[in-house]
Amino acid sequence: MEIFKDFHFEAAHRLPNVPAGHKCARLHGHSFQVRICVAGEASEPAGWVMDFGDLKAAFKPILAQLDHYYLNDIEGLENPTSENLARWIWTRLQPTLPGLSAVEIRETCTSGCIYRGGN
Ligand SMILES: Nc1nc2c(c(=O)[nH]1)N=C([C@H](O)[C@H](O)COP(=O)(O)OP(=O)(O)OP(=O)(O)O)CN2
Ligand SMILES: [Zn+2]
Repeated sequence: MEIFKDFHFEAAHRLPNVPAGHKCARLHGHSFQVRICVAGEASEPAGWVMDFGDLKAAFKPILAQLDHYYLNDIEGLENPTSENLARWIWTRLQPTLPGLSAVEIRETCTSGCIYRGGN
């Protein structure tokens, strides 16, 4: 079974490696949506994979590094695409959340990324 919890944060970014004239080379901001998914058994007596509260607590310090920051200034996010952001979160969250199964990023209402580890 897989559970998830949704978060959001506000941040600014620009994409330094896009072709000349690309709109995303300009400084702009998003209300980023993040979904953290955890897979496991919903075993008794708890009847859950893990407490949503514990999932929230695990992600809280990582979220605090992103909210209301300029992402390009953060070490490892110099090129803050959705893909790189999802991988960055996974790398920092996985050690404290071993059942982590996916990190989903929505940069806009229509654009995003799902990372399940690996490539
Ligand atoms: N594969 C990726 N492509 C793009 C990324 C990205 O992170 N990964 N990022 C951007 C920009 O940051 C941009 O802010 C979001 O792009 P886009 O979906 O084109 O934004 P719009 O709101 O303008 O989309 P419309 O649906 O066309 O209105 C670009 N590409
Ligand atoms: Zn953007």
